[in-house]
Amino acid sequence: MNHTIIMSKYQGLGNDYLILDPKKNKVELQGKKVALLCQRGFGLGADGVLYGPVEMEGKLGVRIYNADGSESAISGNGVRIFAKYLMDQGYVTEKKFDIETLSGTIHVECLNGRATEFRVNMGKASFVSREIPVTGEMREVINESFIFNKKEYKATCLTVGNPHCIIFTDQVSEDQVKNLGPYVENADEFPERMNLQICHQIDKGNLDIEIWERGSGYTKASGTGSCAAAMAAYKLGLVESRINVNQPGGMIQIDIAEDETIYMTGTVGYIADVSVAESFFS
Ligand SMILES: NC(CCC[C@H](N)C(=O)O)C(=O)O
Repeated sequence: MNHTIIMSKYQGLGNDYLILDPKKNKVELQGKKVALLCQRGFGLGADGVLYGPVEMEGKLGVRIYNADGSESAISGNGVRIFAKYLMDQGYVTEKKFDIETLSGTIHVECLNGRATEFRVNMGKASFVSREIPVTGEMREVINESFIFNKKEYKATCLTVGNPHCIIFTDQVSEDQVKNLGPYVENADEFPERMNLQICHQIDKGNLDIEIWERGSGYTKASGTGSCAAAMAAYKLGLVESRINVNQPGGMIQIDIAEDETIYMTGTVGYIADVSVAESFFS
């Protein structure tokens, strides 16, 4: 008999994830299968896969995969999406709850009755080279010169649980980030590869970004990318503590507390449940 696997598809401002729930499906997930599932021609098509709920530290956790099958410790849109999934499926009934990730415990709060808007405590950023990681002597990587594809850029690098490189420019475009992204992602200075945001400061409370994700390429939105761009701009004195981060899929609001804890607020949406042939996983 041909069994089917049910996966759910959700999006955070057009950054789309498939969810595979091991409590409902008896399949193991491996990187190669993730890459196939995420392919838009031969698979279902997505920017990544969320595998959960899984037990982590005795609590509800999620494992986060990029479209190429590599694993990321955290995803901002992924966490909001997974929070909605947990509520939609009745795994949690409270408005405030925690999700375990490889980057630690994430506190989320649902802001509305339809479970489409969440505020998430994303913790603190670090600009320290060894923590990001960026090669070379130990330092904070702020407004530093890098050569990408034979051209010099001033970049600020930081980790918000995953690594980000922020380049400020006069304007941002899809073409620009698509051309530069692969060079930054795979630069020798970044031993764990890199997410790239090119960023334009509009004023003290607004940024425009375009995103190239490590392991997934061009995406319409990024939660951690929004946190990283806002935090880099804050560190450089370009913005105040509430920042609207505008991106092709919409806007994510970032609030930076006095102790520099980052709060991300944004929407998510359910797209569909999809039935996938079990043979796809064999
Ligand atoms: N979509 C993301 C980030 C996903 C992980 C990233 N590609 C990485 O490998 O670090 C988000 O919304 O934060």
